[in-house]
Amino acid sequence: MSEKLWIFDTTLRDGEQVPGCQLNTQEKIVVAQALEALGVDIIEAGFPISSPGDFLSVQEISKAVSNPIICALSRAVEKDIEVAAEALKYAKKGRIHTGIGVSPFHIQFKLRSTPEDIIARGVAAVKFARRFVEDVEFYAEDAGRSEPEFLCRIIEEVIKAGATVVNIPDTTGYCLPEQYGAIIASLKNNVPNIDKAIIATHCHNDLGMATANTISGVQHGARQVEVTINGIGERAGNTSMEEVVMAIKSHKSIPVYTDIDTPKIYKTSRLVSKLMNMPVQPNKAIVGRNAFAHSSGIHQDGVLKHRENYEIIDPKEVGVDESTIVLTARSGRAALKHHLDALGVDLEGEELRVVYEAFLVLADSKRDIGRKDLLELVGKYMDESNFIELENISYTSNGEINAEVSLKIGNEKYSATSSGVGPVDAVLKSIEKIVKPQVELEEFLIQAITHGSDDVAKVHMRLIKSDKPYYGFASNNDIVLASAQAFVDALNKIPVKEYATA
Ligand SMILES: CC(=O)SCCNC(=O)CCNC(=O)[C@H](O)C(C)(C)COP(=O)(O)OP(=O)(O)OC[C@H]1O[C@@H](n2cnc3c(N)ncnc32)[C@H](O)[C@@H]1OP(=O)(O)O
Ligand SMILES: CC(C)C(=O)C(=O)O
Ligand SMILES: [Mg+2]
Repeated sequence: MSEKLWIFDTTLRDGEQVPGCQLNTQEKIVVAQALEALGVDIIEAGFPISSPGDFLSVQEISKAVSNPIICALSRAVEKDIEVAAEALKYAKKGRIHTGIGVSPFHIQFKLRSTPEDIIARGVAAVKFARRFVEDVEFYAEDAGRSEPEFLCRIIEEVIKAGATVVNIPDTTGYCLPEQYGAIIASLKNNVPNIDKAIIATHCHNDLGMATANTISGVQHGARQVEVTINGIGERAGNTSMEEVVMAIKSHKSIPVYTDIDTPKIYKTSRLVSKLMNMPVQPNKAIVGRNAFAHSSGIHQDGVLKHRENYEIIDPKEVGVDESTIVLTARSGRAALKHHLDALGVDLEGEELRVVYEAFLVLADSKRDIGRKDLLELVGKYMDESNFIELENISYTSNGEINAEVSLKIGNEKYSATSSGVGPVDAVLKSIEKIVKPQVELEEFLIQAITHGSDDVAKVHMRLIKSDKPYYGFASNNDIVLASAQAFVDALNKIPVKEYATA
């Protein structure tokens, strides 16, 4: 029978430890509420002793969120635990997460202590935490590199002391899946009171094995997984929630279920990415921009014949509208025909072959083939009365940043000025003043392609209009110009009738 797997999200604690990802209290509340809506069971909201700001965040999240358990981290130090308990005062269900390093490295070189002292400190910390809350989780830091017998001993003792959850972190991301699974199995088999606590996994991704290790842990008896959205976290990151949840959903042989509302995954991923200024890599499993994009002919043909030929997950299951067929010089006729059909152009046989050959020549010289290109290839011309061309941009920065943009729409010329928090913001606002597209800019990624100050910037944008995504791409040495071009590129992909409904 399938058992419940508890989803413990540590985006706001381990995830937030990443340089540049720090959030203010209001932003943390927004993320916590999104995690609650997603169906997360436990939210690790912060490490209250670490700063007044983190204390306040744990306190405010405790007030703002009601369903999930709110967890606060501490060291095996009384003051840390007291402050964690104080921060959790308003939580409907509060948990203190305390613990200590258990590997020979940590015991000898970090804590400069002895194994016996570490057990005593772990036990004392759990007992002390139990004075404040019923729910106490113990972490055996660096358990992945610990000695199995010592790990079993300390886990047995902290459960006796009142730990309700025992967390077995692979803190340094060292383990192989078999090794990590064996650690969990050894606890199940050798710790006499193990049934009195839930075993948790907490895996890091230093060797790219965090998800595999977590799944192995679950297969060997762990019933809580500690994860982050988009896999963010110290160094190479933590186990990514979306990967574990979808692996479990995809493999019925793993005897657990989660309460995650999977169609909310994509939106939550983008919210975290945006607030934490942490782009999602395009090829990231489940939530990367290319996770459901097919760009080579054989795959495109396969997907168009039957989606499951090349997709193990229906994109809608994770909140992605649909898979995309991207036209490139590696595309075949099936993909080209698919795009032409969408434009109302029905070509078969010889006619399709001739257009395909012309398409390949164009695709070899151009990265992104748009509607206008396709119509030109088949000798039709788009109604250009609504086609937007970027004529000129300029901006000044004298304390305040102001931009001026000139556009040509059909045969008419327009210009507008706007101020903004930066030149890109000011330029996009000027374009919006003219076009009034009423779109949501959901994703905006600028990447440097080479190195140095003469870099080419590559801009990718995802706009949402009437619940549908429209993508814009551009590359240029000038970041501001590339951003404006990508915005206009995406706007040109929105059908005119969508503007009419605005
Ligand atoms: C694996 C993890 O992700 S653990 C969580 C990591 N997150 C953070 O560290 C963010 C929050 N941390 C902080 O704000 C600070 O490090 C604080 C407030 C916790 C401590 O600050 P400081 O008192 O200045 O200590 P500092 O950071 O320099 O060193 C850590 C101390 O804690 C000790 N320590 C580390 N882990 C533990 C533990 N689990 N239990 C008890 N003591 C511990 C170290 O041995 C060291 O003590 P020492 O100075 O006596 O050698
Ligand atoms: C504090 C613990 C749970 C941790 O983050 C780790 O060991 O990686
Ligand atoms: Mg960690």
